[in-house]
Amino acid sequence: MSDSGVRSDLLQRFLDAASTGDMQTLMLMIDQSSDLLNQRGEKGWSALMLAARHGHQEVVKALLENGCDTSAQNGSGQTARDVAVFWGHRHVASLLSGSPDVDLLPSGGVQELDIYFNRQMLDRKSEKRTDLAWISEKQADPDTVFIVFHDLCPLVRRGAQDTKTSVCRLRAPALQKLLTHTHTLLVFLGVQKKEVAWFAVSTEDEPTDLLETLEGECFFLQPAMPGLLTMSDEDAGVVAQARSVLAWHSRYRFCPTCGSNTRVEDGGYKRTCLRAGCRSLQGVYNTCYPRVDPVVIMLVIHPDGNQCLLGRKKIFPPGMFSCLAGFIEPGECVEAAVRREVQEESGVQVSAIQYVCSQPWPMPSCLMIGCHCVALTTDINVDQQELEEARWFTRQQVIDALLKHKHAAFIMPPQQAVAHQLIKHWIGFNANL
Ligand SMILES: NC(=O)C1=CN([C@@H]2O[C@H](COP(=O)(O)OP(=O)(O)OC[C@H]3O[C@@H](n4cnc5c(N)ncnc54)[C@H](OP(=O)(O)O)[C@@H]3O)[C@@H](O)[C@H]2O)C=CC1
Ligand SMILES: [Mg+2]
Ligand SMILES: [Mg+2]
Ligand SMILES: [Mg+2]
Ligand SMILES: [Zn+2]
Repeated sequence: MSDSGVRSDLLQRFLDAASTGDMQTLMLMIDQSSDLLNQRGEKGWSALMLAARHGHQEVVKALLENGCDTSAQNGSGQTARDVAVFWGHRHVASLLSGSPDVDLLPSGGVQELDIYFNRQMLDRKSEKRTDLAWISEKQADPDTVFIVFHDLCPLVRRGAQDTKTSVCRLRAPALQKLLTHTHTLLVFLGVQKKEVAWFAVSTEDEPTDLLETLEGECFFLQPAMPGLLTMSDEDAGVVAQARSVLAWHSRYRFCPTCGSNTRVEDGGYKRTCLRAGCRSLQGVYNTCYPRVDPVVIMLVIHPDGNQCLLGRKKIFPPGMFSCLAGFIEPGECVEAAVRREVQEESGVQVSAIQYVCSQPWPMPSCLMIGCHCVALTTDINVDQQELEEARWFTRQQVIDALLKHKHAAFIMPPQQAVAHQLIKHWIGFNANL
């Protein structure tokens, strides 16, 4: 064998010893040839990175004592510490950062626009909602876009790639009949570039005449789930807004305070009681406005930093597990709701809580407040009313599920759900990994 062949064979044995945690071989080899310490193998991985990958604390300690370089990066730009953090080897990560405590919670939030339903394509122009002249001018404007809902489901057509649907953008002439019908409800959604106004139109009866006049295959996206998860990101944002307001109208026809009739105002953003003297006409009265129900949704991280708690409701598709979630109750802050819901549903107690991201969830009108939190206790006691099962899953099991491996231990929630993003963010999934 040539000199270089012997050297690369030696290096491979050295790297293998670091991967498998074979201290004896490793120490012997360092004694004989200390220049092996910082040499790199395939994809730029050093012995220190490999030991960190597999969580061999003793090996990492020995390599550090012998002067291994902690700043070196592999082909994906990760240091040994990054590798240890990614694979959840907290004790190794502490050794490598020189500080005793490595935070179990990932830093930073999920990028806002990456989340389905979050994109704000329109400027809502809320100041124009009370300007009746402006609103009616826009309704008559031939450029104005109308999106039609029936039974809270948007009218869509199948997109170019058959998997996606796109919301039908209609103009006033096509909607003459619908717009003059007394049962039709209109909500001003906002304006797009160049001041093109958008309205949602809700019709109680299926508009068969209208459907016949439209080109292509147009249909109401029913049932809402999973239909509403098939739209483009831009359409999803507008539909989230429109559907939640329309759902409120469909549930709050009469004054919740006195039961009288109401009048729709503010471009569809307010219902005012018609009975003079009703309490709802005085002071701050939130029954007049569309409701938003805050829900906490959280990924609970095991105290060992390497597992997370997921649960399944009976209605989930087979094999799917997701984050625990629950409605915030009156007089409760986000943190208290996270602690209470996790305790109620799984019996696990939670300490540190960190906000990550939020998502409007228009079924019918939730605001999902996504958090990561760290468990104090690990015994699971499932509330059978709410969940069928709750389990700790290891980081490796979560990675297998994210990569949709055939033998993955569970199926991830769809990527349009904020639960998916919370799980993915914990893993620190990026293009380099
Ligand atoms: N985007 C995402 O990733 C996810 C979204 N979600 C959404 O989060 C929402 C809440 O999660 P869920 O686990 O069901 O909540 P909870 O754990 O709080 O339990 C739901 C129960 O609370 C009751 N409830 C209904 N509405 C309210 C309310 N406004 N305030 C208080 N309690 C209420 C209901 O009881 P009853 O019906 O018996 O009266 C319901 O069965 C769901 O609507 C779901 O669609 C959930 C998980 C993932
Ligand atoms: Mg609950
Ligand atoms: Mg719940
Ligand atoms: Mg609850
Ligand atoms: Zn009233």
